[in-house]
Order: sequence, then C-alpha cells, then structure tokens
Amino acid sequence: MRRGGSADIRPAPPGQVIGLDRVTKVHRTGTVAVTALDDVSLTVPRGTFLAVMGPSGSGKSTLLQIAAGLDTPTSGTVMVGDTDLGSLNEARRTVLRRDRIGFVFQGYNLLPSLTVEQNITLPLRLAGRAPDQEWIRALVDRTGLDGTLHRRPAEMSGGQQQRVAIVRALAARPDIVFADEPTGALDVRSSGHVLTLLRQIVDELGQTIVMVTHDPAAAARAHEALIMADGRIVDVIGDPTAQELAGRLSSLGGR
Ligand SMILES: Nc1ncnc2c1ncn2[C@@H]1O[C@H](COP(=O)(O)OP(=O)(O)OP(=O)(O)O)[C@@H](O)[C@H]1O
Repeated sequence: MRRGGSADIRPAPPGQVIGLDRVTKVHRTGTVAVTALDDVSLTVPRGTFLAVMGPSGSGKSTLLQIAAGLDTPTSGTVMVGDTDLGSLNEARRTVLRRDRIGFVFQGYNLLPSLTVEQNITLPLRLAGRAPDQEWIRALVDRTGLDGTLHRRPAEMSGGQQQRVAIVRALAARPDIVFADEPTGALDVRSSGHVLTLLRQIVDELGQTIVMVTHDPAAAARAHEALIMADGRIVDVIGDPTAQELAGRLSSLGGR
C-alpha cells in the first residue's frame, strides 16, 4: 500500500481501490466510549465484489462510513486509490466522494418529484459535469430501465427503483460503489435481480462493490465475504455459499 502525504486527489491506481491500515474508531457519547472498529486493516482490489457481514453492532456500518470518507477514524490510515483521506479537509473529501465513490442505500434515496432520468443525472449536474450519455445509455439498457426514463419513482416497483439508484451510483464512473443493505427492502425475486445486476457490474464492467448485508443469500453472490465481530474482521470467505455464511454467523451468535 502506498501512502500519500499530499492533499491532492489522485486517480486510483490499477490495483487497490480502498486500503485501510490499522483503523480504529471509538464513538464517544458523554462518558461512554464504544470501540466500533478495532485495529482493522483491509485492501479492496479493483474489480471485486466484497460483502461485509456480522452480527448487529459488529462495526459493518462504521467500516463502510469510514472507507467511504463519510466518517473519520480515531486512528489509522484510509486510502482511496493513492489518496490518503486523512490528508484531505472536509471540502476535499466531499469532492472525492462525489467524483470517485457511488452509494446505494436500502431506501433507494430517489427524489420523488424528479423523473428517473433526472434522478440518474442529478449528482453529475450538481457537480457541474455533463453526463456521459453513451455510458448512461449502456447502463440503462443493461439494467432494463429503458422505457422508464420519464417515469417518477412512485410509479415504479422497489426493484426498479433500486436499479435506478444503481445506475445513479455508476453514472459518474466511480472507482467504487458502497451498497448498504441494497436488497433489505426487496422481495426475494427483486433481490435476486438486483444482486445479479451488481455481480454483472463487477464481472462485466470491472467495477468494484462493497456491500453490507445481513442476508447470507445476498452475500453469497459476492466474490468474497468479510465477517466482522466486535469491531474486527474475524474471517474472510472466498466464493461463499449462503449455507456456510449462515453457519459462520450463527456461530457468532447473531445474524
Ligand atoms: N454515532 C455513534 N455513536 C455512538 N456509538 C455508535 C455510533 N455509531 C455506532 N456506534 C456503536 O458502534 C458499534 C458498531 O456499530 P455499527 O453501526 O457500525 O454496527 P453494525 O454492524 O453496522 O450494526 P447493525 O447491523 O445493527 O447495523 C455499536 O456498538 C454501535 O452501538
């Protein structure tokens, strides 16, 4: 892992997209201190689909927030490509998130008054960038959203709305997409479609996705699953099956 002391936001090198080195996060509320991440080191190579699992309170969301530059560690280093997030002020971190990181949430987070097309291109327009129409057209076709571009989110199913959110997350060609329980609000069938899509985005478009999920069946669609417990990574399972993940989680006493 290379470490940059410069405040420049540099492009991600071909190999590693995210690197955490000995990251600890202590949340303090009054006199109470909770160690949400305890000396975690992690490298996410480009072109991987990584699932993060673990019992409730094990630190999954904190890991995602810190790796995405939405929160800062108490100690340790977080690299996005060659950029050390610790070298950036809040304004520069915001720019890096906007330009280099995509987000997909359980609740889709679409703006109800905008059409699908406007939702997809809004972040780019807010950033003053012209959407790459060819890229967006390819994403829309791949996600089966052609024909829906002029609809409003309320006129679409949950699975369709999540696909819109995925296209929006990819519109700026980010280095990495963080997905927080992307199938948490979907039925089994729609979840399957969304997970197939996420896997295709990685395998066929070379994107990189880190997905936090409680669902072993969802995590089994990833290349690798990290298992967290008490703020630490306690296991890394390659080509996981839902059964082995469920077994590993139940051995930790959570889901
Ligand atoms: N802002 C905060 N202030 C205080 N404590 C926090 C804060 N955020 C998280 N924590 C604590 O840090 C620990 C890890 O929380 P985190 O949300 O990362 O876990 P998680 O694995 O994502 O849990 P869940 O599966 O329930 O979402 C928990 O003990 C939690 O209560």
